[in-house]
Amino acid sequence: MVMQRTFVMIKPDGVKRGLIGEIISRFEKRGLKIVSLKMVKMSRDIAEKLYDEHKGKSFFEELVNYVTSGPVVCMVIEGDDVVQVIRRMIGNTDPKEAPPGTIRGDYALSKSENVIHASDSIEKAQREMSLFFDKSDL
Ligand SMILES: Nc1ncnc2c1ncn2[C@@H]1O[C@H](COP(=O)(O)OP(=O)(O)OP(=O)(O)O)[C@@H](O)[C@H]1O
Repeated sequence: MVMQRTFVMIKPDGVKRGLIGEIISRFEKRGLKIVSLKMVKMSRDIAEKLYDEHKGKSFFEELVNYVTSGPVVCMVIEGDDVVQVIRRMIGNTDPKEAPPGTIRGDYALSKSENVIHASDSIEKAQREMSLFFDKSDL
């Protein structure tokens, strides 16, 4: 048993398309615990920090514009081996490769607008959580 916490964000397309309840419900039904939750309109500054690793890539500007285009729903989720469990529940970045039954496999419409983000390591989870939540929320 390896209890972990991860950071998950429903992206603007997921919020606009009314998928918040469906997505949170999948995590709850899987027995994962929602530790903290909030809807925010992200600033460009935070978006650039969140996607720091993609700075300089061709899609960086498009990515920052997209994640700041409307509200997102941020959450911290706890569970056994939760970083890997949630990455598997989300599916591949490109919805063409995401298996049916995964969140992106079922709902994502394109590689850039792909409904949801989740941290891919414990270290990233810590960093991303701290961009959106105060210590006292966690
Ligand atoms: N080739 C691309 N064209 C357009 N957008 C892209 C492309 N590759 C990645 N993105 C966007 O950047 C995000 C981050 O890319 P990354 O490779 O880290 O994928 P990911 O880890 O599956 O996604 P996320 O970090 O959002 O969970 C993707 O979710 C997508 O929104």
